[in-house]
Amino acid sequence: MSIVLSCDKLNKKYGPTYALRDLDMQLEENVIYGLLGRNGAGKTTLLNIIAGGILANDGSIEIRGNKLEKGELPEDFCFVRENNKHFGGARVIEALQLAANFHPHWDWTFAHKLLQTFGLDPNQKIKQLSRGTESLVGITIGLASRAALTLFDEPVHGLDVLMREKFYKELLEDYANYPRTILLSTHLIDEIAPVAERVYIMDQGSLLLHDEINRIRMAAYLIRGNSDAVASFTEGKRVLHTESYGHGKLAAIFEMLNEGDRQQARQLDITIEHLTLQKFFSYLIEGGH
Ligand SMILES: Nc1ncnc2c1ncn2[C@@H]1O[C@H](COP(=O)(O)OP(=O)(O)OP(=O)(O)O)[C@@H](O)[C@H]1O
Repeated sequence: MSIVLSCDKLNKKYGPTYALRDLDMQLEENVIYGLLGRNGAGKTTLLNIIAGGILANDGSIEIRGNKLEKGELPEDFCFVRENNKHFGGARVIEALQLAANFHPHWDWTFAHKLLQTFGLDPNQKIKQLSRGTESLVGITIGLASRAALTLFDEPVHGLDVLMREKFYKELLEDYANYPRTILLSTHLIDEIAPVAERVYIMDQGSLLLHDEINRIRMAAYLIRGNSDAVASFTEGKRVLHTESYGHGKLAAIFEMLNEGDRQQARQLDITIEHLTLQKFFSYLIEGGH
């Protein structure tokens, strides 16, 4: 697998606050990634730095092994921002025409199909659109560009459930026919799970975890039992969270369990349940760095 984008030790400070701290990220060719983090985690800052909108204080970015110089934009790249204010007074169709000029793999047939699917009026002015409908313009551009590297910043922000589902469906169908590298930033891990293959989870500007969604599902557990038994079972394992109740204790762990572990759990009268991704995400972030 070849690496499309590589960020090495990116730092960005606003006054004394680090928006990004020694952040490393590598995106492989033809993979859909989720970039997860709470509000203020640094997701937009990271995407803006990759897109050349702001400069990092330190660190470097490589596109297919070539260092991205200051002010240089990655080739065959599309960045869908959180809002489309930069389109000023343009109509939907004008924004699409502008985008089509920049993207060598732009597909007008697909773009028109998306306008229909999302119920967008091509002649409407973008600044007159509701928050959600405005997001759909960005989504249409991001999908129809078919760029080799596409970054979506909070694409479903402001969208109702129906439109979110339509977006994910269009994305997956098109990706199946035209594989490319796509990164979606969000704080909704459960929602991104059916779409993304891998996730980067960040908090306070730093990376907490990078893993495959399926591996997280397989390794995120809630352990329940007698306090001593839970303490003995979790020894040497990655514990994200613990809670006591009466004589009992529960622990959220992130660990692949083997048959030996399950046998030990039976002997200690411990129950093991899978943790939801949202709970895993919360415990991981609460547990901090
Ligand atoms: N222009 C700026 N000036 C000062 N501080 C900023 C600026 N932009 C971002 N920050 C700070 O940097 C940190 C990261 O912000 P960023 O917008 O990148 O987070 P985010 O993960 O995208 O959040 P959200 O999910 O709320 O959009 C925050 O603490 C934010 O207050």
